[in-house]
Amino acid sequence: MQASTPNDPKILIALDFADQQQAMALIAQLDPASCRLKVGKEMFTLFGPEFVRTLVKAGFDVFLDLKFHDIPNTVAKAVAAAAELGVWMVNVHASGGLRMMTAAREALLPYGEQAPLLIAVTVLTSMTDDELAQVGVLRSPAEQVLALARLTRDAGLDGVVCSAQEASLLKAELGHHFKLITPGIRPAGSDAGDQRRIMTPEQALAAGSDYLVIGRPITQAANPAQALADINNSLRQG
Ligand SMILES: O=c1ccn([C@@H]2O[C@H](COP(=O)(O)O)[C@@H](O)[C@H]2O)c(=O)[nH]1
Repeated sequence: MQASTPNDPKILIALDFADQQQAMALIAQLDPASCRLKVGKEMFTLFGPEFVRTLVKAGFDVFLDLKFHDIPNTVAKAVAAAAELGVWMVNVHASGGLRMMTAAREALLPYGEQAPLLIAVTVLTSMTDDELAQVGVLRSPAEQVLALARLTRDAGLDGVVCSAQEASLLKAELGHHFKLITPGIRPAGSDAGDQRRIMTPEQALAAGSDYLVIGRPITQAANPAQALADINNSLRQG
């Protein structure tokens, strides 16, 4: 799967904007050496693949966070379409199962070294024990994350999306090379919003997160470029 850029920025900024010009104004202040960008359902639905191509052309590593969850054939075709866009990372839902994830991985084989990293979402960082129970999952979030991460590893994917609260458990159980991408990152004192299983950037890195997904604490800051620089500095010091 695709190699990381040499300096390997840890922060993936979640671009969740309804206005493309606002997103572009932020991106104009960013350096691809200090962050990567995440495009999710809102911006992809509004602005489509052309927006992703623009970011790739501007030199950014792009995580296309569309969380595919469908029958194996459909998901395989969707991840191949993502590879055609030149993205750095793409994801599926682990709860789609082993056969679906295997089909997704096999669809990327023709891309060789150029293939995006392929990861799977375990349990959304907004979810609590009670909410898992409401959808029929009686395990704790950590138990469910571990079970889905094992399934993801068995399908040969590169890693998972989980909360940083589960990072040390997953690193111990699945090893150093299995990548952990953790949203639900909140610098000390910032608003959790709809997130529930949260950690600070410094705690998350120390717990074993490979990449930190950070949206609103950067994008809604008075000075987003400074907010990014502050977090990068505190991670370097840690
Ligand atoms: O479990 C998950 C999976 C994906 N996300 C996405 O990450 C960002 C987080 O944004 P914040 O503003 O920092 O809360 C957002 O795009 C989610 O769709 C997640 O939060 N949790």
